[in-house]
Amino acid sequence: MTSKQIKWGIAPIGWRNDDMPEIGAGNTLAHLLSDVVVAKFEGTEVGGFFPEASILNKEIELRQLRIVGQWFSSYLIRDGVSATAALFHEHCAYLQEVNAEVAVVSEQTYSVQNEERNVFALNLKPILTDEEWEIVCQGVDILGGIAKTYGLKLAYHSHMGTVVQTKEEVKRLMEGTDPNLVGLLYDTGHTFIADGEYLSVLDTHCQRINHVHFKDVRKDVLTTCEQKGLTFRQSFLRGMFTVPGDGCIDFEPVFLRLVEKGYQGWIVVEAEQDPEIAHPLEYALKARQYIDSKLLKKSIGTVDS
Ligand SMILES: O=C1C[C@@H](O)[C@H](O)[C@@H](O)C1=O
Ligand SMILES: [Co+2]
Repeated sequence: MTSKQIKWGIAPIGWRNDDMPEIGAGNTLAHLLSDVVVAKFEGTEVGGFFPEASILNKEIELRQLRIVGQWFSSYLIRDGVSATAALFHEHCAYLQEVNAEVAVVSEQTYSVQNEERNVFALNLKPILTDEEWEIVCQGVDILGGIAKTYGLKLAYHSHMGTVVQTKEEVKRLMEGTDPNLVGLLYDTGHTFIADGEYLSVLDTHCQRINHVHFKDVRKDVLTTCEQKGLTFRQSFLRGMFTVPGDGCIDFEPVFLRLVEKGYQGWIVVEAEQDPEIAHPLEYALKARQYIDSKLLKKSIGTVDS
């Protein structure tokens, strides 16, 4: 058992947010990447504001960083498999050029993630029919096959406000897809908010987890957002999410389980907050401090043997 197979990254979402490009718009690529270095992370994911591959490669090589992967919104139900696959080829070609490892996929048909809708009401969340489940599972398998041809692994991201959100929906997607083509992106924040079952989801699907997002949740803010029936955007702007160690999720058992199960890959800190309120570098350093003192230090001797 060792934690040495794990690489640590931090996502641009604390600096600039693709769901709300207007916030943090003044934060440049150079600023973000240099902050990533200062906070001693090894890599980052691609944000919507990132430049063409040759320019990005120059910037990351100068700082000896790695590009981990990038989010892809699939619309398999709305647009069909062929149209989605064509866009996904372009997505993967870019990721291959920047030497990334992971293509993150999330089905966004019917998603209320970016809409003016209560994201917490389970009775209002989008639900797929049996026929639609077939389309999504088969489509994600096809995308997984495409990712493979570019040397990438596909990691499916369950997400609040989407058709794959709850523990049961994650299970159905995992059971309906090919383990050789499709893995699970385990995002602690989304898994916690979906139904609190973040440890059982980890235990059930540990063999399928091929990418991890460490996102913490401020319980008091979450409770207010739930009570007020806020949208996803309103909730993260209020500070529902934060970096690991700053909220209510217990990352020690999460990390220990990942190491014990032999997880190899990236853990990316991903905390969307308003950068005007939560200084991105300050929070990146906070995350680093927590990882070093609570996760890595404690795991030495327990798992690194
Ligand atoms: O991985 C993610 C990417 C974002 O675009 C998304 O909204 C966020 O919540 C997330 O977990
Ligand atoms: Co995530």
